[in-house]
Amino acid sequence: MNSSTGTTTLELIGAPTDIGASVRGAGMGPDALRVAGLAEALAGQGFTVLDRGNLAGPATPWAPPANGLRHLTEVIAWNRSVYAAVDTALGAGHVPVMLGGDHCLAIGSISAVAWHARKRGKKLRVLWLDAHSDVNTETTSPSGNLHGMPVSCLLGHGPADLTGWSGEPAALAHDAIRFIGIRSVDADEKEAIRTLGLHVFDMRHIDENGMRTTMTEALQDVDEDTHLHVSFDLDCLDPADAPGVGTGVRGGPTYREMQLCMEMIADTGRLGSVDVVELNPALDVRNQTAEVAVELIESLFGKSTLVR
Ligand SMILES: NC(=[NH2+])NCCC[C@H](N)C(=O)O
Ligand SMILES: [Mn+2]
Ligand SMILES: [Mn+2]
Repeated sequence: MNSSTGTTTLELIGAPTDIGASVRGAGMGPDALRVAGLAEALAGQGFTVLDRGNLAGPATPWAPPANGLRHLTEVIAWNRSVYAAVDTALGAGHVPVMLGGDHCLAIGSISAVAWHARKRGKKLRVLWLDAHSDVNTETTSPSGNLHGMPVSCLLGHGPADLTGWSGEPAALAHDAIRFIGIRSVDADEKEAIRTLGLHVFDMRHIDENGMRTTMTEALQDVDEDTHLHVSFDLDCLDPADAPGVGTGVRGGPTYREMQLCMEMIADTGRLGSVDVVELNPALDVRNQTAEVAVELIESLFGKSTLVR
């Protein structure tokens, strides 16, 4: 909230890279979201929207993994830029909306968010909307792709160079994150989820309980002292609704279920920062996934169809 004007300022921060993936194309994500009208839609809801354009960073070399990690040096460089931009936005009292790019960029973004939340005495709650749990490490990852490891980095168990960026060994405590929509978990990730005690609302949970109950549970204890961060991997959605992603997995939440998820997050009034990642326009159908993303982000920021 800007105290001078009374309106909330959103900062769109483009991070055009597929550096943490092994499928090309996520680097075109920010511009596809712009073409789908993201800034205009949010401005139409009454927000002040600053589009900061795209960050610069190294090209993707498409090298094989070294010591279990693909493109580590470049992933560090991109995340440094993301950290700085998110830090600046939060320092100005704005709500950063990081437009990826692949999901490794959440390391920089959530590390900056964690630093600010701690400085302001807020408790941080992260909602990880994803088909995947992204809790691999360099020793467990089947691919070496860093977009499968951001949660480990944020929990303090990632590769040393990408861990501890928030000023504490771990940006997130194990009980500060809720996973929603999970349906693709590698064997060693299952073990990590169990030993770390992570709170996972997988597709079976959503099937059995519905999105309403799931979100009520995931948002429990979110109060006026909470900074809520949403890390939205577009492959959370069923690929029928969102085909434009590099690592799609059948059997995700429908468009309607995701709308309810977003609306219930908006209802808390505690949303403070967002990542929108893994959009791959090269695999999309007439920018459908970008348009779906824009509609869901509108709901995340409080657009409602209710007549009241
Ligand atoms: N952010 C994502 N789309 N992550 C996909 C990760 C896939 C797989 N678990 C891996 O580690 O390679
Ligand atoms: Mn994913
Ligand atoms: Mn992900």
